[in-house]
Amino acid sequence: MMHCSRRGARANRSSKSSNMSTTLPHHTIIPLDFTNLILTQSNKLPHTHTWPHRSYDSPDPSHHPVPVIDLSAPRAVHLIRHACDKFGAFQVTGHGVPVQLLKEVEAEARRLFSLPMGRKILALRSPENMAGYGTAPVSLLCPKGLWSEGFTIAGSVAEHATKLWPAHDESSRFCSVIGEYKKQMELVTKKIITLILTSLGLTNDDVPWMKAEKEAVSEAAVVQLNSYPVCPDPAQAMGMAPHTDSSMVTVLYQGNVAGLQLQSEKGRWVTVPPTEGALVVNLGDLMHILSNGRFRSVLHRALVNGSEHRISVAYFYGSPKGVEVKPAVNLVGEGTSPMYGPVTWKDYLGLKGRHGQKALEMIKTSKVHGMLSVCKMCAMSNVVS
Ligand SMILES: C=C1C[C@]23C[C@@]1(O)CC[C@H]2[C@@]12CCC[C@@](C)(C(=O)O1)[C@H]2[C@@H]3C(=O)O
Ligand SMILES: O=C(O)CCC(=O)C(=O)O
Ligand SMILES: [Fe+2]
Repeated sequence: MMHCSRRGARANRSSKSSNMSTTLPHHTIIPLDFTNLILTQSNKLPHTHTWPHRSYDSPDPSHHPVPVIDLSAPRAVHLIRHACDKFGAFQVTGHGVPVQLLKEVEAEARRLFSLPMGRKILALRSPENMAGYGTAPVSLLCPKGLWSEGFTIAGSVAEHATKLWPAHDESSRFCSVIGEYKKQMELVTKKIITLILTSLGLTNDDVPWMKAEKEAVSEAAVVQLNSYPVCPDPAQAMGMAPHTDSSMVTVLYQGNVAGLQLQSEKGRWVTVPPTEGALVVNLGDLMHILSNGRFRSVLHRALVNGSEHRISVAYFYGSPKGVEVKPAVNLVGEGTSPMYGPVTWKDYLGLKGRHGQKALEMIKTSKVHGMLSVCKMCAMSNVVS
């Protein structure tokens, strides 16, 4: 597997807008300007975006496919427990989110990413704020650039939309589609978390913040639009670098273009095939913590292809503002201590942003004394506003 390591943040990777690097803070990450990309030699990616050839990690075709589970099936809890133990992921049908809405969100994402770079940059993510346009933050810890663009929606959708589309009719369409999507995803995500808790022998009473105030709950979620443009040399590009999500669960719509791969227990990549109307559920690091290490947060990545522009839409459900996630008391064996210390989503995101895949290890109770001073040093709360 390719491990991402810390590398200096690049101010600007855009081939068309080199003067921006002087006006933008050096740590701001701007994707390639894919709509205006001119490749110097035929099919050769810029060296900043050329990853080592992936011939050594071809997918494992013999691996069992990630299960597709009908949420309304009587055996759903049993099937979910098995999927969480084995894969840390599954696909769901019978989720109640209208397929038409999923298609509309995809169409809105395509409309957004096809805007000229000059417009998208107006909604650029700032270093103090996770929301807005840019390369996925995981890129900061990678040796090479990603073949993708992202838009993170946190807080007011209208604020983002009016930066992108000053004309009211153009921004209001985005607002109403994303607004409805957030409502639907909140419902389905809560249903999924409840089923996962049940599969662990827990109830919502074991996780009191599941019943938190409506406002606090909406702050617990972030929508991420991902765009993976057609790539002239897909074997040497990386759409989304290997990572685990920081969330409790992530619910992902991947349209009908393949690209998502999960890492199996044996360390082989397994493709999650697009399934009409299905949503992919990934367990994130907070669920691993809550389950006291029983359910793994799955390592995954996204590849790109040479013929189709892929869009995915991820709904990250973390935990409400100020809530500390910790191993459920009922899952900690008598006389033993919990595997992880309590952490808020905000602090965990900060830790993850700085230390990548080492973040989980850092909050292990066996490590926590040594790490406290490190956490203070890295002022971990300044990633999320
Ligand atoms: C809430 C968040 C989760 C996320 C970091 C972020 O602040 C906003 C974007 C999310 C995302 C999407 C792509 C993969 C990922 C690792 C990244 O770089 O940005 C996730 C982050 C995460 O789960 O930690
Ligand atoms: O595009 C995909 O399939 C994966 C996206 C992803 O992993 C993410 O947004 O966290
Ligand atoms: Fe992810």
